[in-house]
This record gives sequence, C-alpha cells and structure tokens, in this order.
Amino acid sequence: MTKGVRRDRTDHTHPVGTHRSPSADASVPDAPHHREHRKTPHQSSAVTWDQARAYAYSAALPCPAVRVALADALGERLARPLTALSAMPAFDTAAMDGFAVCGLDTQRWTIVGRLRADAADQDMDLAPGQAVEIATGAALPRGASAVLPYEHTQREANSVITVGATRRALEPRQHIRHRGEEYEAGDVLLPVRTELTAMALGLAAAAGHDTLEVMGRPCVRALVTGDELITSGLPGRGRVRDATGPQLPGLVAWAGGRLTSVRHVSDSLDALVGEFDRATEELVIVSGSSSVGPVDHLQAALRRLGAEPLVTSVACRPGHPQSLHQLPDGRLIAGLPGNPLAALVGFLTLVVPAIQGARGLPLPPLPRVGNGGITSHPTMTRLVPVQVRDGRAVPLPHGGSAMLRSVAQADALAVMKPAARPAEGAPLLALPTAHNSSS
Ligand SMILES: Nc1nc2c(c(=O)[nH]1)N[C@H]1C(S)=C(S)[C@@H](COP(=O)(O)OP(=O)(O)OC[C@H]3O[C@@H](n4cnc5c(N)ncnc54)[C@H](O)[C@@H]3O)O[C@H]1N2
Ligand code: MOO
Repeated sequence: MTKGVRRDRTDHTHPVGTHRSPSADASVPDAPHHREHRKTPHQSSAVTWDQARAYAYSAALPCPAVRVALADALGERLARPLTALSAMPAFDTAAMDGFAVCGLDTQRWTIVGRLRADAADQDMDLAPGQAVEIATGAALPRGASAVLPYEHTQREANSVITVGATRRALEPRQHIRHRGEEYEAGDVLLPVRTELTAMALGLAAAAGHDTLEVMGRPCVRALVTGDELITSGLPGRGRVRDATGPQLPGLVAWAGGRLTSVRHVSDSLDALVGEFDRATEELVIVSGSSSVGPVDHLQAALRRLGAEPLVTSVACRPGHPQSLHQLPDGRLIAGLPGNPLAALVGFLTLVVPAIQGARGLPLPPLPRVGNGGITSHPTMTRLVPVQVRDGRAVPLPHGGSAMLRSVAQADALAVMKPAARPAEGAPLLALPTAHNSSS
C-alpha cells in the first residue's frame, strides 16, 4: 500500500464550471467516469489511442484550488472569476498635471493650494473662482469643475488664467477621471480559468488583490528505469544515455504539472516498489520496464501495490506498451515505454490528458491539416513526427520508436487513425515547441 493522503473526490473544491466532460469534445470518444471505468474488461487487450486519451483524462482526480501571492501567479489559471475589490479609479482624480478649477464662467481663478497624488488626508473644498494646483492622480477637491493642464494655463501672481484654444473650449469635467469609470467594486473583470498573463496580474493588483485563488496543478514524480542508462558522457555497449529524463522537466511544465523529482531507479522489483512507497504525488511516471523482459518489473510492482489497470496497452505505433494504473487512493501511475519516441508518445497520450483532467481543463481537440504523404496502419493509430508546410503535414524521416532526431525538429505529431485515407487529412497532436502552449 502506498503512502499518501487518500483523497475523496467530493472533498475537492473544483473551480466553478469546470466539471469535465470529455465527450463534449468532438475529438474524444465517450470516456466512462473512472469508477465505472473500473468495470471495463480491457485489462489484457489494447485500447484505441482515443480511448486511452479519454480514460486518462477522466481518471485523474481533480486538484483543489490554491491561493497564491500575485508574484507567484504568472501562468496560473483563475479558479474563480476575478472581481474588483475596489472601484477604478477609487476616487475622482485629475488626469493631467495642472489646475483643478471651480466654475467655468470665468478665465481667471485664484490659486488656493496644491494637491499631490499621495495626498490622502487633504480634504478640500473649492469655491467658485478658486483653483488648486494638482498632480495627475491626485484626488480631486470637492467643487472642482475641470482640470486645466499646465500647457493651457498661465500663472499670474497668485492666479491662473487660461491661454490658447482652452480659452474658448472649457468643458465641464474635462481631464477628470471619474470614480468607477472603468469598473465598480464587485464587477467581474476576468472569467474563471483565465490564464494569468502579466497584464492580468497588473489588473488584479490594480483592483486590490494581494493573492489569487488559482486552479491547482497535480504534482508529478518521474522514475526512470534501466540499469544501462547513464546521465553523462558517451554512450557505448551496455551504456545508453538517458534521453527521457532530460525531457521531463520541460514536458511536465508544458503540460501544466509540477515535477517534484526525476529519479533513476535500478532494475529491481524492490527498488521500484520502494520508490512507489515514497511517492505522494498525484501522478507517478515510470519510463522503461513496461515490456515483458526479465528486468521489466513494472507490472509486478503494480500488482504488489494493488493498483488497478485502466490501460495496459494502446493500439498505436510507436508506444503500444504504455499503461495507466490507479492506486487505491486514486493516484495514477503512467508507464511509458523505454524507447524515447515511444516514451514521448506515451506522455502525450496519457500524461497530458491526466494533467488536463486533474486541472479541470478541457482536452483540446486536434486541429486537422492536409495530408502531405503520411500513410496509415491497418489496425493501429500511427503517430508520426511532421512539419507543416503550406497547410499540409509532411512526415519527417527517422520516425522510429527509438529515434528523437525528427521529433526534435517537428511541428507536431500527426495522429493517423487505423486505415485512415489521405483525403481525411492529418489531425495534429501538439508538441512543446517554442511557439506552442499545451492549454
Ligand atoms: N517480447 C516483446 N518485447 C518487446 C515488446 C513486446 O511487445 N514484446 N515491445 C517492444 C517495444 S515496442 C518497446 S517500446 C520496448 C519497451 O520496453 P521497456 O519499456 O521495458 O523498456 P526497456 O526494455 O528498458 O528499453 C527499451 C529500449 O529503450 C532504451 N531506453 C530505455 N529507457 C531509456 C531512456 N530513458 N533513454 C534512452 N533510451 C532508453 C533501452 O536501452 C532499450 O534499448 O520493448 C520492446 N520489446
Ligand atoms: O513503444 Mo515501442 O515501438 O512502440 O518502441
């Protein structure tokens, strides 16, 4: 039995309106709720690529919302609508440096004082014919009719007079920003789930927020197995450079998870079970050990933990030995094949949807472009690194399951359903390229 807090789904404050409905998305087949899904008898057979994706999405436990300081909120998503805590502006204020004047039936006012923007405690009344020198942003004195910018005025002893065009065109309330002209306290400024950009954080601060409630992200632990793996130096016989570990920080961050650690685990059942026992994360990724070789201990470890198989094989190429299991406390274990491109396919098929589901975000549909020569397999979904040229997906060479050369230059993976015809085009699965965001 793994350690970790058993979490009841009903205990989770999921953001308003974020209930997941994968079937609402045309690209995803109906996925059973994970409890119903427990009954589905596909433990020993491959599920389709679409099913695997949908099962991972619906099996993930929703993460509770968290409250964070504004400084930590960049890139997070609002767990509830952003409402203004104060009106903007919070008081009538000067929009120009100059003079606030009382009465517009004259062109000369007596200067009776000066107001700076930080003058909080000056409570002033202007009488007709009076003016106060005022800074942009300062609270307007009572009785002010308009603000005259310095450029349109001239000072004469202790008076100010208008000059130039302003002389003829004095408008009531000119150059005054009215209290609440942008928004009132309680107004909704941004809807739930909005991604907090730099501008959104500025807005939140202006509206009076110090902290924000944002949608939670699942914690992810990665276990990289394979005694042949080395983490530095040249590969050689019996020594293979780990090519999956270095991808995981970027992949998990792009997918919206929080990677707690990437641990290299020796090929032993006890070592693997020990790692699972120490894990408290919502999602554990295991790379390698997915097959049936003498040192592939993942299946035995999962059995020992009492984990329930949700997906044990996916009818896709590459990446068919990927798997998804659920621990008794609801946490997920995703098994990625050892071959690096197959591992990436497993990540995109199972881990990205699980993270989206845990965050309460929809599973994005796959945009479709023209097929620039990608072939399909009769019974398996093919995932093919492609570049998009002139609106068509063109397959890259070196797309074998152990190869990263093409995917490192690819725009996307084309998802070719079994026996898909070229005329149907190519649905594209996003990769974490420089100009791409997962959600
Ligand atoms: N009898 C069968 N054998 C295999 C099957 C099968 O269905 N029946 N499937 C093959 C496929 S497809 C794959 S993929 C692999 C998956 O095997 P494992 O997940 O157990 O992975 P390993 O055996 O440890 O490694 C396979 C291959 O990948 C290299 N590798 C592993 N991890 C990494 C890494 N982090 N970075 C770079 N390369 C890695 C490893 O050295 C092996 O060359 O099983 C097939 N066999
Ligand atoms: O997962 Mo394997 O081919 O599909 O490398």
